[in-house]
Amino acid sequence: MDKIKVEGLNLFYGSYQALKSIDLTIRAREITALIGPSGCGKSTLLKSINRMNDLVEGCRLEGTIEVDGRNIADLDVNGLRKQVGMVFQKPNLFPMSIYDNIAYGPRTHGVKNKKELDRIVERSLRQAAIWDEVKDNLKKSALALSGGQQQRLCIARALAIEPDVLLMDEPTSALDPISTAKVEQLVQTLKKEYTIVIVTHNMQQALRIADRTAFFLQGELVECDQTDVIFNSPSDARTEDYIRGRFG
Ligand SMILES: Nc1ncnc2c1ncn2[C@@H]1O[C@H](COP(=O)(O)OP(=O)(O)OP(=O)(O)O)[C@@H](O)[C@H]1O
Repeated sequence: MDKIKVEGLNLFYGSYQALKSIDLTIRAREITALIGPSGCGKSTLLKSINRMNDLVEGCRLEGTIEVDGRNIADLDVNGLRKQVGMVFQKPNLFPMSIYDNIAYGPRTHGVKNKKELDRIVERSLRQAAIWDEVKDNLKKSALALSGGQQQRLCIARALAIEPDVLLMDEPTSALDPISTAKVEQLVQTLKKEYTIVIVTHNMQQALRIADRTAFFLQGELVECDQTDVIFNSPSDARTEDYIRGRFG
């Protein structure tokens, strides 16, 4: 099933065109990786899906992005961001307790009942595979956790508002190999329930976890296909050159 449909997307930062005529369909409950050299527009596309670029002065967009068949430009932005959660490159927890970090989103969406909040916090931490590590320390500062734990806590925080799409912008680039493996394993578990779009610099990561991979170059989508097709028999010579490390 198609979850996100990008059609004829052109995006400009002032006079600079960062995305050119992008047509891309993202399927529900799959992991789609966005790959390509630095500056090719991967993060720009990711941020467009939950309208983070609304906040960027001088940013202008043509074309449409639909989530579940609805043009996101017509949606209430808070409602959109509840449906489409985001996890960033560096863990960006609030300087508060583990519990309060997870409860923050639900509270801002009006959940006040303590039992209900407890339930959401436990569920989110379990889903993010970090419950066992933090369950006895929920009142402790989230910032005292390791970088890898903080990133899984960020994922739990995103899950707490019950999105159905998760956008991840290089979520493991600041992590050590063991934490990276844990996050990758987690992402693969989450795809049973969530549609996941992940920007990665790491081609091996795309190969390990993504169902489909989209290759971008200089603001263009060169091709998008099943990950094994992109890595083993891409249809465009530029993809082949990138995958083989002929440029980066
Ligand atoms: N807020 C902004 N204002 C102006 N130009 C921007 C802005 N954000 C990004 N750009 C430019 O748009 C282009 C695409 O940037 P983007 O961050 O989407 O690329 P990327 O593929 O994610 O790169 P990286 O892998 O280095 O993060 C780059 O040339 C970048 O300099």
